[in-house]
Amino acid sequence: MGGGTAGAADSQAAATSAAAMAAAMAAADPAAPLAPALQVIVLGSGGGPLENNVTAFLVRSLASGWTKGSVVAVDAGVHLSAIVKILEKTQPQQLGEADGPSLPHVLTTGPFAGLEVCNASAEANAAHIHRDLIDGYLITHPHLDHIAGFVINTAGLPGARPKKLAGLPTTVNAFKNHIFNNIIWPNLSDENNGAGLVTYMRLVEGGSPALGKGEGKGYLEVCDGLAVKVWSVSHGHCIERHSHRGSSGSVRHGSFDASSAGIGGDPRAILTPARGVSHHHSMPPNLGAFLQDRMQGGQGGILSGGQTSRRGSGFSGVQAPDESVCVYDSSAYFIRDVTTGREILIFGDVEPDSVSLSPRNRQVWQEAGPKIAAGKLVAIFIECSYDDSQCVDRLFGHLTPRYIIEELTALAEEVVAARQVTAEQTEKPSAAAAAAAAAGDNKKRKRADTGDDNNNGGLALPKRRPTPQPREREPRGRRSDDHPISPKSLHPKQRVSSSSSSHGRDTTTTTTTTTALSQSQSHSHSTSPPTSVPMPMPLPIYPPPSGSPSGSNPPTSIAESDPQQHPEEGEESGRGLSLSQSQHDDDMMTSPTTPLSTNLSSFTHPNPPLVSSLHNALEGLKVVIIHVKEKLDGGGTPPAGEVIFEELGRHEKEGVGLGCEFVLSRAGEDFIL
Ligand SMILES: Nc1ncnc2c1ncn2[C@@H]1O[C@@H]2COP(=O)(O)O[C@H]2[C@H]1O
Repeated sequence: MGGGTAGAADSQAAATSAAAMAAAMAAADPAAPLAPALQVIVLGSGGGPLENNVTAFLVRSLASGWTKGSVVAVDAGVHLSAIVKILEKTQPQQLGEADGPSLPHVLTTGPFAGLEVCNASAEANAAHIHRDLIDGYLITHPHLDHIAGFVINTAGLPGARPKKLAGLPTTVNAFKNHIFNNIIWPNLSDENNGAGLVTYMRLVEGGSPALGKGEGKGYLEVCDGLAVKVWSVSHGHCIERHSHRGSSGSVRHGSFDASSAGIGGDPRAILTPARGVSHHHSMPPNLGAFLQDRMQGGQGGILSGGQTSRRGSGFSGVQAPDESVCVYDSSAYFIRDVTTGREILIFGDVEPDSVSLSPRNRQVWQEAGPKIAAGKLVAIFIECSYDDSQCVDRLFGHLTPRYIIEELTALAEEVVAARQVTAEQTEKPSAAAAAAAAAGDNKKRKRADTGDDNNNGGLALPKRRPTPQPREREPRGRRSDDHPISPKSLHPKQRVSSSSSSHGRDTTTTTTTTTALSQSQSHSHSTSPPTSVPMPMPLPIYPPPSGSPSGSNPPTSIAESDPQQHPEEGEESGRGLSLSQSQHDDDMMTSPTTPLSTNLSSFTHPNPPLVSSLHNALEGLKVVIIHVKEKLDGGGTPPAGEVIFEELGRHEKEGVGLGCEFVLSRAGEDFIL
C-alpha cells in the first residue's frame, strides 16, 4: 500500500534519474511505459471530524529535485504541523548532535528523502519547506477542512515571495470575501490594500487554449516542472433561503449550472460535452471562461431569464428570487509532469453525478479517459467520505464506495471509447479508408435512427450512458416549504418514517453491504424496521463477460453468490440487486437527491457489449481513496477506511471488475507515481 515511503534517498534519486530517462525513452518510443515522475505526499488523509488530519497534499515533479518553489500544495486543511510530524518521525535521532549525523544533512527516509535539511529541529526544517519550497496552493474549494492550514500558516511564516493561491474564480472570490476580509482573517492578499503575502491565481476552467502546446495545451505551469488544468465539480447542494449569499456583489465565474440557468434546451448540450472522445470537438475547453466573459459582459441574464445573475461565492445556484437551491462548487485538478507528460488527477470533495443537481463529473472523465488509454494518467485521488451505510440524504455532497464504482464505471466507458478510437486510427489506412467509405452511409443512417448526433469523428463508439440529467425541480407553486429548511426536512410526507431522521446515520446500517460490517456493527446500531431505511441504489453489477478471464475464473463463484449458502451476504446483495423500481422509488423519496430512475434503469439494463468491454478497463490505474470521515465509534468497530476498502473490494469482485487498484491514503505516506 501507499507509495514510496520505504524509499530512501537512493530510491528518490533513482526515481529522479528514472524520470529523466523516461522522458528520453518516451521521446524515442511513445508506447514505452513511463517511469515514475511525480511524488504525492499525503499530509492529511481524512475528512474530519478530527481536525488534525484533514485534506492536504504536496505534489512535486521528481525531475525538479527539492529546489525552491518545486513543490505545490493541493488543499491545505492541515499543512505545517503535518510536515513537522513527518520530519519528527523521519529525521535521524541526534541530528546535529555530537554523536549524531552532522548538519546539513540529506534525509534518507520518509517522504522528504533526498531533501537537505540544515536544522536539528523538525519544526525549523518544516518552516524551510513551507517558506522556500512550496510556492503554490491549488485549492479545490474553500471549505475550512481544505484551507485552514494554509490560512493560519501563511500569516505566521512570510517568505520572500507571496504564496500563489490558485483555484477557480469561485474559490478565489470566497477567499476574498469570506476569509481574507479583515474579519475572519487579515487580508493577506495583494488586493484591496492587503498585506501582499498571498497572490490570487484565478484558473480558467478546462484550461486556457492560449496556454501550452501539444498534449500540454491548456495546462498552466504552477511550479517548476508541474502544470495543471482544473475542472469544476459539484459538492452537494444547499437548500435554504440564503439571500445573504451573492449579496456581496461577487459574480460567480467559472463553472456553470445549466440546470438552474434557465437556458432553453437540454442542459447537457452545454454542461456535458458530446460523447466524442474529445469533448473539445463539441465544446470549447474554456467554457467557463466563455461564460465568464458573457456574464461579465453584462449578459448575466442568460443565466436567469433576464435577471442579473449574482451568485454567492462557491455556489452554482442562481441568485434569483424564486430560486432556493444552489450547488457547492468544488474542483478536480489534472496535474502534469511537464517533462514526461505523466499525470495524476486529484479531486476535492465531490458528489456522484447520479444524485447531483448539477452533474459535472462526466466532463472530467471525458478528459481523463483518453489519458488513461494512452498510459499518461496513472493515479486518481478521489474522496470516499462514507461507507455504503450512509443514506443518500446524509451524503452532504460526498461519495461512498457504491458511487465510486458508479463514477469509475463512467470513466471506464470513456477509456474504452478512447481505446477504440486509437485502435481504429491505427488500422491500415487503406482498410480504414475502405471501411469508412463502406460504413459512411450506414453510420449516417444509424445516427439518424438513434437521434445521436454526436460527432465522433466518424468513428462508431460504444454507446455510453449519458451524463445524468439534473433532477427536475418541483414547480415553485407546489412547494409549501418556503422557509429555511435543511435537505432532510424536505418532502416530509414522503419520508417513510420520521424515526429515520431521529436515528441519524445509525438507522442506515441495515443497508450495510459487507458481512464484516454487519457482524461487527450489529450490536451498536439501531435495528430500525427496514421500511424506515433508505435503500441503497442497486449497484452496477453486471455478469462477468463471457470469454473474459473472469468468465473462466469468476471472481464470484456460484457458490459464493448463492444466497442459500451465504444467507446474510446473499440477502444484502440480493436486496440491492433485485429491488423493484417502485420500491426503489419509494425508498429514495426520503432524499431530496433521489437518483433519477433513468440512472437506475441504466444500471439494471446495461448495454451488454459495453459491459463486457468495461472489464479490466481501468487496469493499471491507481485509485487513491481520500477524505474518509472517521466514525469514532469505538467498541471494536473497524476504522471507516477499512470498511470502505472492503466494500470497494466487494463491489469490484461482484461487479464488472474494472481492474483498478484501490489504495487507502494515510497521512505521512507518499506515492511515487
Ligand atoms: N445539512 C447538513 N447537516 C448536518 N451536517 C452537514 C450538513 N451539510 C454538511 N454537513 C457536514 O458539514 C461538513 C462540511 O465538510 P464536509 O463537506 O467534509 O462534510 C460536511 C458534513 O459532514
